[in-house]
Amino acid sequence: MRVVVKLGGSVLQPTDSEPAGIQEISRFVQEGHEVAVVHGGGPAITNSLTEAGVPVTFYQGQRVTTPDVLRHVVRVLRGEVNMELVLRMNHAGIAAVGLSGVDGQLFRASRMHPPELGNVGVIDYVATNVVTALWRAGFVPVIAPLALGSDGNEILNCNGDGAASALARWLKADVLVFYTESGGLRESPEPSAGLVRRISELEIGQWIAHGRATQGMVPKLQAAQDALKQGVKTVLIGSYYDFEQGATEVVKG
Ligand SMILES: Nc1ncnc2c1ncn2[C@@H]1O[C@H](COP(=O)(O)OP(=O)(O)O)[C@@H](O)[C@H]1O
Ligand SMILES: CC(=O)N[C@@H](CCC(=O)OP(=O)(O)O)C(=O)O
Repeated sequence: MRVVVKLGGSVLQPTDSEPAGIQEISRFVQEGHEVAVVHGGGPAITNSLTEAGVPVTFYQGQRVTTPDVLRHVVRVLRGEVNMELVLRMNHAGIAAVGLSGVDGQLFRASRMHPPELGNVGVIDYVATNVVTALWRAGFVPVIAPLALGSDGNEILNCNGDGAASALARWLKADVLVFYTESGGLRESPEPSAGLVRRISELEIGQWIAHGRATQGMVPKLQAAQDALKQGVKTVLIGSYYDFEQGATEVVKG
């Protein structure tokens, strides 16, 4: 089975025990599945920008990425989050290799609209041979969501959920799992709202329009919808810390 895992932005928070997300990746690998990981890092990027006094702006869940912001994004995602995650995964016995979508030209992207978003990419090509070569050599790729722009000479910042979805689609993955701090889709953005066990991809537009899913949940649901539309069979949104509590399954039709 081919499994693409997205690890949410809170992956670097210190925990007493191995987070459920890492344990699940270990289990997938031990069971002989082909596993690729895409990570986020939004909160760490925001901290870095705030410390430097650079304004933080989002538009529909996407970070407005000026050249100044991009420098922080690249350093934090590739140099800090990716490195730390690879360290943790190797410590947990997973043969993880870190890269970004720029390495081997894994992700090719065009600039997302509107132009005010700056260096934000929407992935339109995935060089799957980069991932399959690592799989053949026994490694688990751990990928920072940066892409090469269509002119081949600029780096674009991509939302991690969208990058995981593009990877799953191009790899024809069987399963796409988003592990997130929010623990899944809740009935409303309120932290106390109950977990939704199942949502149809056809309901997603209405959920977003009615404000039942906001902020980072918007690109996540859109990424889930795109994956289902393009052949990924199973899409789950679960808790990075506690998988026992159950997950949200996003289903077709
Ligand atoms: N209906 C909802 N259910 C769960 N989370 C929601 C919902 N609507 C908005 N959110 C927000 O979405 C965020 C999760 O998305 P995101 O920040 O991208 O997570 P991650 O980085 O863990 O992938 C949470 O911070 C939560 O406040
Ligand atoms: C364009 C865009 O918004 N890129 C994201 C990339 C990181 C990410 O997606 O992190 P999470 O998974 O933690 O949200 C950002 O700059 O925050």
